[in-house]
Amino acid sequence: MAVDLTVTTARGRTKPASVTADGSDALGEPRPLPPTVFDVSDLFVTYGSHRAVREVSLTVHEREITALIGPSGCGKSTVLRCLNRMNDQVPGARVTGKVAYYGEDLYAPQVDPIEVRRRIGMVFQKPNPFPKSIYENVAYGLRVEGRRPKSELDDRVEEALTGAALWDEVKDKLKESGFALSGGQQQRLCIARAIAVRPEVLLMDEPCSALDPIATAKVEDLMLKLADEFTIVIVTHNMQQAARVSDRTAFFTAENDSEGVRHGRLVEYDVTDKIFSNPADRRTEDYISGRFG
Ligand SMILES: Nc1ncnc2c1ncn2[C@@H]1O[C@H](COP(=O)(O)OP(=O)(O)OP(=O)(O)O)[C@@H](O)[C@H]1O
Repeated sequence: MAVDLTVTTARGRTKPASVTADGSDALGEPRPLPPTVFDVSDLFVTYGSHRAVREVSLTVHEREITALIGPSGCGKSTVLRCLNRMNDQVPGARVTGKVAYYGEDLYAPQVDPIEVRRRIGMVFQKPNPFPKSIYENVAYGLRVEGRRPKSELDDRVEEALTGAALWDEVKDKLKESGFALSGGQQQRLCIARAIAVRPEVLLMDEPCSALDPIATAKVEDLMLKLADEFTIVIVTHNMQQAARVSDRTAFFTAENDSEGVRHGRLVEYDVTDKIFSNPADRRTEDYISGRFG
């Protein structure tokens, strides 16, 4: 008899029962992991002579939300930027180790970083609409891809704004400036802009840190919805947010090495329920219980 293993999780998202704390499914059977999207191994990042983060190894799985948490300066954003080669654009940044994307080396010489960033989109901390209309903000990446009939462009803009849970609020003012929207709406506009080109992955660097609690709740709901379609990796300072939305959580910290040089490193990576209920490392426990950081 076929058994439906789809459950609604504590985070309210309907998905395969992949991420219970012990890795079992709804019936307590071990289950296969969703496909691996990123396989990061032994990642080191330096900025000039500054070692930002070292020895990071983790895997990100398809259509899951993976949260990167930890105190300021431990390298969360640095690691996030390695996942779509944004660090290529940071002067002095040097990345070593391996980042495989669906098994392919993301840093191989033949890989086009522009194509990487099309497939792996990024949403930033501060909403950053372009000084253009709402419509043109969303259409921007589509226009860069090449000419399309107006009707197709209209459809794709509507699809992206609907996907970003913003269509109903803006459908009658698409020609108005993106700056005329509230902060939370601007962030959803930036999410619409990112998803308009139909990426496979969304990287989000503290996407709610500039938003009030109501706008934050809307963006969190949106993330849960988007995770039905996209793989999401989010950097957040907000531990409740990581606990609410993510399937897996990576805890980073910054500490001195044997030479007294401070750098970030990954302490623990596991399913979110486990990180927040029964972490393996004392440093994780101290951080999530608020004793440190
Ligand atoms: N462009 C840069 N040039 C030089 N050093 C940098 C650069 N970006 C980050 N760093 C350094 O790398 C280390 C990690 O920074 P990163 O921003 O990745 O940490 P983070 O955990 O995301 O911090 P926060 O939570 O404060 O955003 C820090 O010591 C930081 O000062």
